[in-house]
Amino acid sequence: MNCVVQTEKLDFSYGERSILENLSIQMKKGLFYSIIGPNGSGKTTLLKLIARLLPTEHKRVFINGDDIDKLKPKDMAKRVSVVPQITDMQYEFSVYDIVMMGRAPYTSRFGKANTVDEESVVKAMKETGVYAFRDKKITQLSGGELQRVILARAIAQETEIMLLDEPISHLDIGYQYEISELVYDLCKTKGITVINIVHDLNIAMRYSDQIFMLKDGAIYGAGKPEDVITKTSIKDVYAVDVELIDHPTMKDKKVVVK
Ligand SMILES: Nc1ncnc2c1ncn2[C@@H]1O[C@H](COP(=O)(O)OP(=O)(O)OP(=O)(O)O)[C@@H](O)[C@H]1O
Repeated sequence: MNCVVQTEKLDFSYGERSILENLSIQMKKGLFYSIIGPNGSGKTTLLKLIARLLPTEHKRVFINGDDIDKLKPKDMAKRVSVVPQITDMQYEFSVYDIVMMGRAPYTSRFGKANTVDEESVVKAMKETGVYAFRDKKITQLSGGELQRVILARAIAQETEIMLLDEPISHLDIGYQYEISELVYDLCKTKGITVINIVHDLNIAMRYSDQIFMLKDGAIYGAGKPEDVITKTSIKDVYAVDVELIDHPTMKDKKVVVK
């Protein structure tokens, strides 16, 4: 099958507590996938399993048909970049150093960055609007600035798959749309497969080719945004009454809480 990312009857437990059960999903090249679902429904756990940040059994997660358990760390890093949820980063690295870390899979262990690496880093910093503070320490950045730096690092990594865990949660409304637009554009112009966890349903509606809606560690719905985000699904999954309203000039519907 022509899948870039595939999970096959994926289970995961934290100790005795089952988080994901029997999850089989398939994702195709160059599409933008959003993962939505309430707090605690297993979105981050799923993303971490695909990124190999949590252990799986053999033959549960595949990238281009290869069992990720069998891939060397560098191979994995050339294929998959991750924009994790922002946690405190207390390291005294500069913005430039952090973005350059995205080039690690392409340099030898003690190797120096070459011109290609430097160009890639500068381009990623400019795309995400962090070039102006490239020499600042990351401990001196706001949450939103740091979030864009981490995105720049993933862009500089130049992978075919990008996994993002709420990349816009700390951003102001301007950057929320700008960064969503940028990631969507990377997906469309470079054929990158994007898997993006997002809470804002209107953003998910606008910037997704396909959506997976999780409820209690299982897929509640999968498909096109307008087929997955409905009054009924939002009520069932989030226990919230919403209306889906046609916008006078935009083609995607808007979710409004009643
Ligand atoms: N390290 C851990 N140890 C034990 N339980 C965990 C751990 N990490 C997450 N969990 C639990 O697993 C469940 C799923 O968590 P996960 O982070 O995957 O959910 P999520 O859908 O991403 O939630 P949110 O929207 O709040 O980020 C939650 O109930 C959470 O408390």
